[in-house]
Amino acid sequence: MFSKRLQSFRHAFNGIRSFLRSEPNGRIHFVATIVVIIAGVWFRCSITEWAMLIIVMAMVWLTEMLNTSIEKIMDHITPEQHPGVKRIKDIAAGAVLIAALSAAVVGALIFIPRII
Ligand SMILES: Nc1ncnc2c1ncn2[C@@H]1O[C@H](COP(=O)(O)OP(=O)(O)OP(=O)(O)O)[C@@H](O)[C@H]1O
Repeated sequence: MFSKRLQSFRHAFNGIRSFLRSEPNGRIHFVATIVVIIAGVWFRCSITEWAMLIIVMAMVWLTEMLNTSIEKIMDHITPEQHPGVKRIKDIAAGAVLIAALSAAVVGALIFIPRII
């Protein structure tokens, strides 16, 4: 039972490692996350601000990883061009955009007043 759980964690960590290694967006998110953490420490963000930053950063990671999974599924089952595939991929990309815009707004609300 416990070794089965451990195995599931191993699969999940392998998934994160694979995302970071093979997806350019993964590396961009990694660098952006490090920059936000440094800025948060530098500007002494409050607990509430940290909570908001963590939530929006997690939203970006989650949507990007799920978007990548959806792209891989679609490429696997339908390698040729198809309007249905276009719609599915565009909707998944839209989810990433919503998360990224939310993160940009929260980051601006927290950091811009401190910078100016
Ligand atoms: N099989 C397909 N049929 C029709 N349109 C497609 C197909 N594959 C991709 N597209 C179109 O190209 C866009 C980009 O898809 P692609 O799979 O290349 O993602 P990507 O460029 O790797 O995106 P990301 O930057 O999010 O990783 C899709 O949003 C869709 O509009």
